[in-house]
Amino acid sequence: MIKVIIAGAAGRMGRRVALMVNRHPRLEFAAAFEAPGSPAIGKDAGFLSAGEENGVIIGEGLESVIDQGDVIIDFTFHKATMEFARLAAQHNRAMVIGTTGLSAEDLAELGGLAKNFPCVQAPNMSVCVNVLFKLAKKTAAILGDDYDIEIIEAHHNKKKDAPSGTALKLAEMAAEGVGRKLSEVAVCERNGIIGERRSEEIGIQTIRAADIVGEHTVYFAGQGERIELVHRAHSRDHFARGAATAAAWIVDRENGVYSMFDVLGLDDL
Ligand SMILES: NC(=O)C1=CN([C@@H]2O[C@H](COP(=O)(O)OP(=O)(O)OC[C@H]3O[C@@H](n4cnc5c(N)ncnc54)[C@H](OP(=O)(O)O)[C@@H]3O)[C@@H](O)[C@H]2O)C=CC1
Ligand SMILES: O=C(O)C1=N[C@H](C(=O)O)C[C@H](O)C1
Repeated sequence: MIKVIIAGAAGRMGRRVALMVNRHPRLEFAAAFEAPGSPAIGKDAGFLSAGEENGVIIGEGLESVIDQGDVIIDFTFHKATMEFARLAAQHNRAMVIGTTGLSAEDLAELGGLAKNFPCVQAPNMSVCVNVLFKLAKKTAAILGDDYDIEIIEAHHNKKKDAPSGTALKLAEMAAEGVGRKLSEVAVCERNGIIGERRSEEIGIQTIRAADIVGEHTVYFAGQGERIELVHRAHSRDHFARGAATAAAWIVDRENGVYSMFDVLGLDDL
């Protein structure tokens, strides 16, 4: 069995990941941890996630549990994720990184660290969203420059980063489809007398409200008609299931950073 360490085990995603790891035939939920000082430390992770104790007691920081597992599943916060990646590189542990909000510098550092450990990093672990990424690129490529591309994302009011990692990836895929560089055309805020929309812009708008799990819409708007590609998450379980699949997949890989396209075999589409 592959032994899994869950980072941020008391969080919204950490609790669902615990359930999906338990249901996976090749994975064993071996250890869990939260940040030093967290009130969750010392609690039973099984009780937190499913109301039933499983004997996995939440540890204080990754170093306290890193010897207990083969792969770390991380849905926490970008700064913490980078600390875990440095430790994973030192201890040669595999990682699955679902945390969003990683900067370009973080991703560059991760690329270097991953010479010493294998890692899946993806802003969205859902099968449907990964198919949507491909559809966004293909639709953009087919429709070309005459269609305005706009993305709207909606999430719960506890989310810390904006726009969502998924919205940014959708924008990147659409930009690739029409041969633009996202950093040159992304517009994440509009306010005031901003003038007419430049045709090459890719707009990304953010909604934060109550308990919305996650919704993404990509508009391709032409004169008199439009296509909308929409994904709505009904629960967090499909993200967590994807993370468990990625954990079972990554342990046998060469060192390096992989995506969910690699895990799901979507790379050639
Ligand atoms: N790739 C994907 O498919 C998905 C990605 N996400 C991303 O996952 C991340 C987490 O989301 P969510 O579960 O909603 O957030 P939560 O805040 O509910 O959970 C994060 C958990 O990590 C803990 N944490 C923070 N810092 C550390 C640390 N240094 N060491 C250990 N634990 C730490 C938090 O503790 P505390 O509360 O004390 O800070 C919290 O328990 C976000 O970046 C989100 O965008 C979410 C869903 C799907
Ligand atoms: O914070 C969340 O909840 C989610 N974050 C991810 C993102 O930023 O794209 C994925 C999902 O939409 C839920």
